Formats: sequence, C-alpha cells, structure tokens
Amino acid sequence: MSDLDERLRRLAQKGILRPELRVGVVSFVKSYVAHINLRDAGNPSGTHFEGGRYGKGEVGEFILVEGQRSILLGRIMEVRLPDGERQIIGQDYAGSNELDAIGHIQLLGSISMVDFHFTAGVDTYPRLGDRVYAAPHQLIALIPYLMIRTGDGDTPVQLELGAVGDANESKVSITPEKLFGRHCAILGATGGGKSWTTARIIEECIKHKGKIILLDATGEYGEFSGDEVMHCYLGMPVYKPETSIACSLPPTSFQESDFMALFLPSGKVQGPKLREAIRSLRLAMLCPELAEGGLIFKANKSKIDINQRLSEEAIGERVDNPNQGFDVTLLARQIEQECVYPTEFGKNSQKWGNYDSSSYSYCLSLIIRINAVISSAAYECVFGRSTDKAITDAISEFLREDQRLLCICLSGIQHEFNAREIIANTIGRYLLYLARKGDFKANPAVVVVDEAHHFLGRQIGSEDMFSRLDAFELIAKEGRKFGLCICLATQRPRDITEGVLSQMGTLVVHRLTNDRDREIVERACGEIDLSASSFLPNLQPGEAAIIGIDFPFPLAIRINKPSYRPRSDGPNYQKHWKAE
Ligand SMILES: Nc1ncnc2c1ncn2[C@@H]1O[C@H](COP(=O)(O)OP(=O)(O)OP(=O)(O)O)[C@@H](O)[C@H]1O
Repeated sequence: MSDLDERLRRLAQKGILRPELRVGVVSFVKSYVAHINLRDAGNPSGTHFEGGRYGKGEVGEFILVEGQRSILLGRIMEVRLPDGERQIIGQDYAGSNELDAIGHIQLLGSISMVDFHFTAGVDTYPRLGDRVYAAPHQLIALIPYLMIRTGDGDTPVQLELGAVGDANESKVSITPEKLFGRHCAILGATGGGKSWTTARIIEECIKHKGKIILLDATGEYGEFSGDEVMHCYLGMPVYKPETSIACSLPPTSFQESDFMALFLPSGKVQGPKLREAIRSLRLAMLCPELAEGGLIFKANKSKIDINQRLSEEAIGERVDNPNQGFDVTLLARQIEQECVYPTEFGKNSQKWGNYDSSSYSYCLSLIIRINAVISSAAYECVFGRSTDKAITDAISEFLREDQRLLCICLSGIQHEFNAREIIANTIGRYLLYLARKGDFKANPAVVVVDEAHHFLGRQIGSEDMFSRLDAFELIAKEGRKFGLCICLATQRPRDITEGVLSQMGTLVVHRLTNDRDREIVERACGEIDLSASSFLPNLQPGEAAIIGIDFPFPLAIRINKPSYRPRSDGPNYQKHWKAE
C-alpha cells in the first residue's frame, strides 16, 4: 500500500466529518455560494486539533457540508454580522459564542461518501440546515491524489512539494502530469520564495528520474551536485561549481532572424544589404570555387557563374534557408562587397557595376556594429575561437546519458547587445528542434527557465526590422505534444505575454503585491479562481497557492525547504556593516 493510500485509510477510519470540527449549519443556498450560520466565529480564537490549527469560522478556511448524496467542499470567503448586530462588537468585546455571524462560502467540489473520490463542481446542492464542518488538513492535502486515484493499487509518480498545515499527515504531493502536463509557471514578488520552490521541484523530479534542463540566469543553482547532475556554463560566471563544463554556442545555431536581432540593421539600405551578404556567404561556403578567401567579390564581376549555381535547386534552396550556416566573421567584409551598382550601367546587365560609395556610407554604422558585436566579450562564447564543448553537444549528451539535471548557467554572459536573451533563445530553439525530431517522446523532459521575463515576449530591433525571441513561447505552444514542457519562474508576470501565461496549465503563485501582476494571474486562471487571488498578497515567503485547470481550487501550501539551497540570499548587512 502506498504512503498516500495508507494516509487515506487512516483518515477514513477516523472519518472526515469530525464533531470536534463542527462550524455551523447552512442557512442560504445559491448556484455557487452558500451562507452558513457560524457557531464559533465569535470566539476569541480558533482551536487546535490533531496537530493542526482550525479557525472554525475564519476567512480562507476550507469546510465540508454534509450533503444528501455527497460531501461538498467549500471555502469561507467572507465572515460578517448582520448589519443590525454590528454594534455588539465594541472596544471591550471579549468573545462570545452567542454571536450570529454569517459565513459566505464558495462551493468548490464534491467528495464521494463511498471512496472519497473528489470531483470539481457540485453534484447536489446543500439543503438548509445541512451541517458544516472544518475540513481536516489531512483531507485537503490529499485532494490532488483523490482526483486521480483509480483504486487499482497502482502508485503514481508523485512530487512531494509541501504541506497544507503543520501536521505530518498533511503533505501535498502532485503528479508530474498535473504540475507540468500543460506547462507550469512559478510566480511571485521578489523574496516570495520562487527560487527555493524551483529548487524543491527540481529535487523531486531528480528523485523520480525526470529529465530537467535548467536555464539558470543568475547562477543560483550551482549547489546541485551528485552523479545525476551535469553543470555547464557559457561566458565567465563569477561563481561556478568545480565540475561545471565550459561551453560555447556554435554560430551555426543562429538563424537569419538572430543575426537581424544581433546586428539591428536600420533604414532602407542596411537590412537588404545584410541579407544579401548572408546569402553570398552561404553561397561561398556551398560553392568555394566561386569565392576568394571565403568572400564573393562583386564589383565589376560577371554574374553568370553565380546565377548558374543559384539556379541549381540544391544550391538555390540552401542559400535561402535561414538555418544554413556561413562564416559570420566575414560578414562585415562581405557587406562591403555588396555595396555595388546592380548592373554595369548602360552596358552589360550580366555584370555588377562599380562600387557604390553612397550605399557603403549608409552601411558604415552596420559594419561598425557587426565588428563590435563579433569581437565583444558578451559574444566571446559564440564568435571567439574557442575549443570549448558546443552547448548543443552537451544537451545531446545529457539526453543520451543517465543524468537527470542539466544546469546551464547563463550568469557569465554579459548583458550588452542583448547577448543573454539571444543566446538563451537560441538554446530554446535547439530544444524545440530536438522535440520536433521526437527526441523527448519516450524521454519527456521539462525545461525550467528562471527569470523568464528576460527571455519571453522579447522583441529586439527597430520598427522596420525587428526580431522576436519566441523560442520559449513556441515550446509553450507546441512542446507538450512532443514531450517537452516548460516551467517558467518570474517575478514579473506582467512582462510575459498573456498568450504564454494562458498556456500555463498550472501556476505556483507566491506572494504577489503588484496589482497588475495579480490581474494578469486572475485573467490567466479563469473565473473560478478570481476570488482566490485576493489571498495572494498575504502569502508568506515559502507559501504558495497552486492554481490551475487541474486543481479545483487554489491550494495554498507551505513548500518544503529544498536540500540544495539556491544562492539567492541578499546581503548580510548585520555581519558586514557592524562597527569595529
Ligand atoms: N519553502 C521555504 N521555506 C522556508 N523559507 C523559505 C522558503 N522559500 C523561501 N524561503 C525564504 O525566503 C527567502 C527568499 O526566497 P527566494 O530566494 O526563493 O525568493 P525569490 O522569490 O526567488 O526571490 P528573487 O526573485 O529575489 O530571487 C529565502 O532566503 C528563505 O529565507
């Protein structure tokens, strides 16, 4: 018998409607709300029962209504006195069990009286006078399991994330299908506990032999260690684990749109010249006999041989293929060669004309930028003459081997020229390519993107020429059917497009204080959870509400501390600023 079945058996033995937890009776019923006359709301405090605290009439508390055919689960959303009796509570009020308090409850789902199977929605409505009890924490903790339990003895893989209350028996476990099946977002204001939660989730996945690829934007997750963990880094991180492998990103992983985002051509001349130069360099690579030193010289040269090779299907198609590689280090010099008149004016249309100095002067700023980008420290791991392992090879090796966590540290990549965003997007696109190829079908993986607001929904460039960094959005849209799911962690949900957030089946929401962030979360969750968002500003660090299509109600839990703590602590002023 699994641990969960054993907990359920013990709970069934005691019963879930406990006389000690009675809170009142139903006095009003409407389609999805009911009112209860609360027995103990006037008492000065709640009670402790079997290791857990119960408010017995407090906002946020889960309750059970003993219905006719099943037991209904609800949540107290409001507690108040009828207007005429408000005055009873004065400055010297010391509590009274005579108080006629009314609790408004939102009905969330039904629990079968036979096997405790939980279904979202109400099967039969309560009647006036039905008795109402506080729901035992042990029961609330088991709700995700009660929704999927088949009763055939099979123990599903469950990730133990945290607990509902303090009692040992209120541990909450969630299947990977529910958590990642339709992607997952970990949200919360800074200091809310996102990094710790991410670490806890990763730890649980490793325990159950899941495959996780973590894009670590800030180098927080270096503490993960062991045989199942592979660390690698790009750039020059300040801190890196000893075993971490230096990697490079081959420029062949870049597509034409990446080069547009990198070099930001502007105006009406630079974009076409850049495209033409890229085509020429591809041709030079495919047909080296047409090139000199890797360059295609055009000024006053014949077009015949070049046009002939381009008319060959195999060459023409590859020259226009955005994934076709070329020698990017020659790009600035090739642009110079593109600055020619299109024909030998008035004479021969089969030859290019002379150098066009005005085009060249329009392209000068582009050429300067290309040289600056290619020689910049930020792109050292891409364009530098490095012998480091290609990150694409590291990913493929990780997928082949038995390792469970690939942590790719991006913190060493500088921010200039949007390097971090463009490089992360290229890695995302490579993962999507592997997914479309079917590499994750029998080996489902989750890509965890920390500080996701840097990488999603970004658009780089000017109005005439821009490039969207959309690899992770595409994974969110189509990765699921290929076995690749995404788990985002961000403190700025408002910076992630609504389209992407609405793709997230499960949200793990920590304290959210910003109104706009909360609105975004409300919109992404659907109507049933609107009322729940009012609880979000009050969550403590390490507490999170799990909201989503597979969860009938936002389950607020205290996330367990991970064994490998992220390096996310703020400065210790007390230690370092103490006067001598
Ligand atoms: N599950 C938890 N149990 C106990 N304490 C926690 C838990 N999660 C977070 N904390 C506390 O909250 C602090 C901040 O957590 P964390 O670094 O995960 O926040 P964050 O949301 O990632 O912040 P930031 O966005 O600034 O990186 C931790 O240092 C820890 O003290």
